[in-house]
Amino acid sequence: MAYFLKELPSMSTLLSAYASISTLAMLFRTIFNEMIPKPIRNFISAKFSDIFSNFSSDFTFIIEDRWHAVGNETFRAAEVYLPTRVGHSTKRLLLGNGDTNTITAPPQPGIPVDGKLVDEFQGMRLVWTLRQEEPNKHSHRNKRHFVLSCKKNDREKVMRSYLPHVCRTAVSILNHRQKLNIYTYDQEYSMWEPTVFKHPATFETLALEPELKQFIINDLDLFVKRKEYFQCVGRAWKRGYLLYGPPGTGKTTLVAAIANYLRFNIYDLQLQGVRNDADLRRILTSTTNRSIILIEDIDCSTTSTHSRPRARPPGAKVDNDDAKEVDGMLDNKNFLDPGVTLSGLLNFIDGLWSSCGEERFIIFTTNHKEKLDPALLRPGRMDVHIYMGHCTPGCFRKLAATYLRIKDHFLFSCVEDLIQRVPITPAEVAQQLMEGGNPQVVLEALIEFLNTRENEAVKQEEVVNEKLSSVGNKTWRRILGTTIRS
Ligand SMILES: Nc1ncnc2c1ncn2[C@@H]1O[C@H](COP(=O)(O)OP(=O)(O)OP(=O)(O)O)[C@@H](O)[C@H]1O
Repeated sequence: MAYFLKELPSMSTLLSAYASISTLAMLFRTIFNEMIPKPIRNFISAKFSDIFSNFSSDFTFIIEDRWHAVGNETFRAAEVYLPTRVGHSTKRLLLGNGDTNTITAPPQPGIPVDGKLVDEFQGMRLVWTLRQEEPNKHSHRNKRHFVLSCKKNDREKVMRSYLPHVCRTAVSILNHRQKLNIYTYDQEYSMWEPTVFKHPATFETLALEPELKQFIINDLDLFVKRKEYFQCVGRAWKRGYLLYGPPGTGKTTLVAAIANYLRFNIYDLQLQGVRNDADLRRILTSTTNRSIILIEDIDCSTTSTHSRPRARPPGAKVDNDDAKEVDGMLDNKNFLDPGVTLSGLLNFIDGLWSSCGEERFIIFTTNHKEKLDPALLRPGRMDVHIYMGHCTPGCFRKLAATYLRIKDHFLFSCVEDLIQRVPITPAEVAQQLMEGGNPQVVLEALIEFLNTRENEAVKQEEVVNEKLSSVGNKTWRRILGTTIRS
């Protein structure tokens, strides 16, 4: 024993050996990181991990957030499914509440970047980790992927049973989701930003002619049931609505009612901010299924979409200010982002790109249908055109039932009489009814409002007629009449 102890190196020898090995390791790491180019470093690391993985009994799946230029539905399913599998082994969790209306609501769990979550399924142990790559010069967005590890022997079972189970569960969660989201596109980070959508509008509160309301509800019901039908007839499972009519007639409210009815998220797209068609394609293909893509005020957006400036032959005469402006834009070398073209948009509605994604609604709203490009109105482009008009007696009764909680009143006939003569929007009627108080007082105020508007219209007509009578010539009278009235 004494001999053995004598043969052992002293403590100081051990320490100095350890220091030398550490220094060597640090030197080697510095040389490896600083002197060897990154591609070679990656190659060596990959080779090493290949060698070690041969000894490992694990198998790894990588599930990226994009798949063949569109959003990866398996990634999305995992995002929805995994927060429901948080267990004792979960060490870190993302928590948040995006509902600004209910800040006291319990926060919802999410999977943090680099967070690990263990799931069990039919005797298998599945380890999930969420990874994120920093943006680089090739991509401005934060690419994310899930790493899913299992035993090598379970690989087939994971593909055949586990991942379909993840997708099925996610679909069922999404179908019964309490909260809806409304997304806006963040150009800077090239991604859709969600916000909790809590619009109270429903078909119950919407003031529409009963036949029109029933037609829309039937159309929505039919659409969601007809997956096989769309497949049989060789069409993408999509539906396009064009809502048109004056401001304040409930177009946006109808979109909210549709989203609440179908439990679909809304993607609110501002076309003016989209740089070009390629950008539009990327934005639209990164929306998810079972959603509504909403483009409001399409008449304002299409100005930049189809009137793209064209090059004029050299020497051609420039004879108005608009043309000069266009030439200026063409001369400007920085004019690289000409905006979205109408054909780019139509390509997504019924062109080749329309088959990307399914169970989607595309809804356009406009105050001026007559300003839209005929290409957009051609039969088959937007499946349903819905006119949202001024308030009718039926709409008024619905609004009175919602805002005043009354089904009938002796003043109703007077209001209905006026409403048929004086154009007034449901928004204006709703504003009047919201004043609150005794229904009779509110209705009397509404009648006064309508009377005032009618008197103003009569006065305006008189002014027009007076101006016209002061002009002798018949043709001039007609021209002036149109201008003054409009
Ligand atoms: N048909 C309707 N039924 C119930 N409420 C309505 C209706 N139309 C308008 N309103 C009320 O008026 C407000 C404005 O309506 P909304 O924004 O939907 O009109 P819009 O047609 O989309 O207007 P714009 O063309 O200016 O966007 C809503 O908050 C809603 O309360």
